[in-house]
Amino acid sequence: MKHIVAIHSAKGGVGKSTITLNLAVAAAQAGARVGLMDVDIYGPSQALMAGTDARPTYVAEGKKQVFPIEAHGIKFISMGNLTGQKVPLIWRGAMVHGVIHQFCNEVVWGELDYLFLDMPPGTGDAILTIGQSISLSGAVVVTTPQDLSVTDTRRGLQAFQQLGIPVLGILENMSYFVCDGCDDRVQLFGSQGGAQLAQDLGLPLLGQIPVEGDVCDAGDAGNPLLLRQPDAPAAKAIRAAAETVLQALAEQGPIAAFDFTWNSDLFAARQAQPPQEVGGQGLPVSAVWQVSSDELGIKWAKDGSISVLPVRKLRQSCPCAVCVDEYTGEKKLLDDQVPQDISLAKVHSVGRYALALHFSDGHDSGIFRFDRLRALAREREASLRT
Ligand SMILES: Nc1ncnc2c1ncn2[C@@H]1O[C@H](COP(=O)(O)OP(=O)(O)OP(=O)(O)O)[C@@H](O)[C@H]1O
Repeated sequence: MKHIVAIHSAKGGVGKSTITLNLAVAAAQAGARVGLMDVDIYGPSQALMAGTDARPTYVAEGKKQVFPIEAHGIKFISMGNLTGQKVPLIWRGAMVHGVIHQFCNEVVWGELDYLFLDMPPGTGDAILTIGQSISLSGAVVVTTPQDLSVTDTRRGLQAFQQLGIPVLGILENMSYFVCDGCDDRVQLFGSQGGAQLAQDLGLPLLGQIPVEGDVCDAGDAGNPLLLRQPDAPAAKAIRAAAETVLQALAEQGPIAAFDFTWNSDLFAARQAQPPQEVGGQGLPVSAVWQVSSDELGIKWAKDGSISVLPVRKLRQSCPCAVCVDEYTGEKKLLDDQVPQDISLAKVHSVGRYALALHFSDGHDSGIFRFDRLRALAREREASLRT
């Protein structure tokens, strides 16, 4: 997959699913190979909006893998196609994690240029769960102009920033309604809230989508607006937003991905130099490797310097919500709780922004942003000097 883009809204009902589907259709119309993963498993609406209740078919009898459903030139998977659209779902965070894992690993997506994720609404958990499970190229954040939605959106944006996931821009939906008789713009849900937010945070405003009956009708008819009413003002605004998003992704280049399994055998000699480079594609590191049984090496792309980080120190510094209080920032994990002989099981990149470290004690929810790893390395170097 070249790019994975999360479409997120902090509040429910602001039009995130409608926008996700139509952005996906716009990308497919531009000739790209496109997938859509409906990870809004609390309220999966993509099956309904795409107008199909088809069930995914198994790759072969007895196999777990399934082919995604295909409609309107895109491949997609939604809980709506697995459980039926009318079944209400109450899932806990851990189950969300499991479903995401299955959607990623058991759906045979084939080669894709873009995978769009219809995210669950929310400001913290949803973003953390997905940001930690999937290598995102970036996020498109949908809001209405309403103050309430904008306030929540700010909190959601902070979560993206914390994880280091680039925000590609803000898309303001339901911005205004054009009066049939007089052509006046009526601002039904507040005025310019998304535009102001984009300006305050220095983010691109990807568009302002009007409220139109056609948008609603297309969703209910199971036929995306961009195909059903391509000349509707809302369709034109979404298409323009899609062009900006695809352009930003093209400038970024494809997601850089690497992983390796930790070798649990004791090393005869430390690997002070990286065995191979992983760099390029905008990654801030040019190599990440196992230095010894309990040390991780990182070579920084910018200056070629090398940092060696003890695995125990990394485990003690895990920034995940289990180890650090999300709200106060206070450390919940005590240093002494980390076993002396802790090592790693697996290391993999997350987008261009972080490493996911799977520790030998089974803890795997820590996403270590590269800037945080660099800060940890500097702290350690300073402490070794004194
Ligand atoms: N610009 C618009 N004009 C008119 N109706 C719209 C517009 N955008 C979305 N809608 C309608 O608003 C409703 C909610 O949209 P949608 O399901 O896309 O929102 P959502 O943010 O994904 O919601 P949820 O949080 O429930 O998943 C749908 O009926 C949709 O057709």
